[in-house]
Amino acid sequence: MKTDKAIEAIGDNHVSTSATTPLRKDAFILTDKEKIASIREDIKHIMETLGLDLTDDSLKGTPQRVAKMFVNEIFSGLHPERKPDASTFSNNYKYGEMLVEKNITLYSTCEHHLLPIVGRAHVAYISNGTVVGLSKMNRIVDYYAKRPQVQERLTMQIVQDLQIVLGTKDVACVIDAKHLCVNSRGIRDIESSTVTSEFGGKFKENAVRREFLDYIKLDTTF
Ligand SMILES: Nc1nc2c(ncn2[C@@H]2O[C@H](COP(=O)(O)OP(=O)(O)OP(=O)(O)O)[C@@H](O)[C@H]2O)c(=O)[nH]1
Ligand SMILES: [Zn+2]
Repeated sequence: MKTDKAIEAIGDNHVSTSATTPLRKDAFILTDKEKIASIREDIKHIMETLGLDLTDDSLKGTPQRVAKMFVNEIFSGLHPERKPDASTFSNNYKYGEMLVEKNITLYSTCEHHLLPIVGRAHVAYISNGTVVGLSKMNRIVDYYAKRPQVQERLTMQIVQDLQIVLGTKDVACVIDAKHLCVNSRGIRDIESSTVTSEFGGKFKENAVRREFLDYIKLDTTF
């Protein structure tokens, strides 16, 4: 994929918006294999600087494991080729009410500390003729979550993507998540979680927004 095209695609909105993940111009020059090899050396350097003996049986595979995990798993959503194919259907059954996909499991990574964000996303839309497969909403959440993120941007990216897929502004997302950078270090507040929301189109109307929030009744037991 040509670099410019790929950078455009990573915003996944075909135009760059305030919610586009900031990427370097040369973000796609290296192959995944080359990225893994390079990150492996960086992790090795960090561990050795910390004083760890990488000849130890348990530690010696860690740089390669971490590098693979970064590229293929927790940051795999940085590559537009990994974007899920969101198959749509026409709304033949003329369902005209809100559809809510709630309690979508969310694992992401805080871009300030590279620590986990763990929580739930709730996504809703009102069809204007197009319907998306249910699992595709979970997949879109997962794709954008697999990047270094701030929760605000993640919430907006999910909504903006689904607005394009569905051809309507009437899309909303609420995320309730725990940031381990807040829970496990720093202020070490294990109880607090962060709620973000983005309401597009009809979801800006009080009654519609209320209906969505009533369906999801924020459950904070994660
Ligand atoms: N707005 C926003 N802030 C976040 C998110 N994830 C982490 N943060 C915050 O980013 C901030 C970074 O602040 P800094 O002062 O640079 O970092 P720090 O010294 O490690 O701060 P403490 O976490 O307070 O110890 C912290 O307040 C984090 O809680 C997020 O998704 N959205
Ligand atoms: Zn953080």
